[in-house]
Amino acid sequence: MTSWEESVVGVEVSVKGLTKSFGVQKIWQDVTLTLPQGEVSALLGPSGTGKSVFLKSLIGLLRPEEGEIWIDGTNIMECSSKELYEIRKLFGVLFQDGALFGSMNLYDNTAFPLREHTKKKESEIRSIVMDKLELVGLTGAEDKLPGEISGGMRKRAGLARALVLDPEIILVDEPDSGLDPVRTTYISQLLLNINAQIDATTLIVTHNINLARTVPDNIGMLFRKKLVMFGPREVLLTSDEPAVKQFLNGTMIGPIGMSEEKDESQMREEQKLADAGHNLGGVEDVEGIMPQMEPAPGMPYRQAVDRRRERVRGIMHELPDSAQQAIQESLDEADRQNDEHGNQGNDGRGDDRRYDDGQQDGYGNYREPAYDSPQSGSWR
Ligand SMILES: Nc1ncnc2c1ncn2[C@@H]1O[C@H](COP(=O)(O)OP(=O)(O)OP(=O)(O)O)[C@@H](O)[C@H]1O
Repeated sequence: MTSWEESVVGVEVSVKGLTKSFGVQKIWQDVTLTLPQGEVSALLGPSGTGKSVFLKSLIGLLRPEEGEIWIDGTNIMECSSKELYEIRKLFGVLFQDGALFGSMNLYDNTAFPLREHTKKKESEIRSIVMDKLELVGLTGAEDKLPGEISGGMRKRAGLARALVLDPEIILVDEPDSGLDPVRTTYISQLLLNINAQIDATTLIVTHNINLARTVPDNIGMLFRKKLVMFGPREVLLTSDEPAVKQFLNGTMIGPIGMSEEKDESQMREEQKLADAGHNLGGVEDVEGIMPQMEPAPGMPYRQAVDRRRERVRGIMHELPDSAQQAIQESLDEADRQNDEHGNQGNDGRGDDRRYDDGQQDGYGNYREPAYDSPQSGSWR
């Protein structure tokens, strides 16, 4: 049985009025958002705005002082430690550096949660571990120690380990940190492949603009201790909010400064410089919406796409005009494609949909050629 045949749709995560401080330092306040079931969401924000703190709060590693975090019918802000322990089993978490044990090889690192949390026999553990290592393109690298492999491989090993307990919620902290742009695109592709295969609710924390523009179904942004917005990707990508526009274009013009925010006089000075033709960096011309990446050829159809389409139709009227227009265009395009394929829209085609072509292995995973070691996995 392949991994996607075992999948169940991930649970919704609903956060209400969440506020977190460390001593007198307020990190963010009154954060309210819902991660829709099985969809991929991204949380953006300048450095230090508390994105990692938010992730850690969702799994109960940090405790906000106010608010609610509802997961599978339990408010983890109020539950017992036994309930929290059970809820945590729903999560697969990829920390920035993979958080691998340095003295264990990749096989034992990946097997660790199974040995710790289940009573599975070694033969069953072996089958799961090899399946997940294959999924992330690390077949052949099982005996390597974390110190012997690249940062990209460590991330993928961390991802394999995050998947062994069949999580319903996947949290990923800066999957792009330390990776070059090409490897970042590969890991983006991998995250969407995994979403297509196991349909888990996914939250990616990142400040990578390309990833944010092309991967998630929904995007939010933290700035000035608040959640500036959270919603379908079209809302943020068409937003006129100065901090959002500045962030997406990576320019120095705007309210985000070196240490998070600027005052009015500094902004006026910089605008004068820009008006005088001084290059303040960034890629100002990037506007609007790039197409979303799709799972690689051979992957199952991403069920989240249909669910999201229906959900977004229902909330269209609440969204800004520019977002409505962008969503309408993507809905029209989806309808057109469905017509072309025999009117097979949201009609429960189920898992038999596959993207065609591409080189596939036995699991339907798209494989890149290996560059260094023929047995060290497909890419790093
Ligand atoms: N355990 C802690 N105790 C005290 N302060 C903390 C703790 N964890 C984080 N902080 C502070 O919270 C703030 C937000 O940190 P966080 O790492 O969440 O930011 P971030 O948005 O993820 O940044 P980056 O994008 O640079 O990783 C920082 O000022 C940090 O120093």
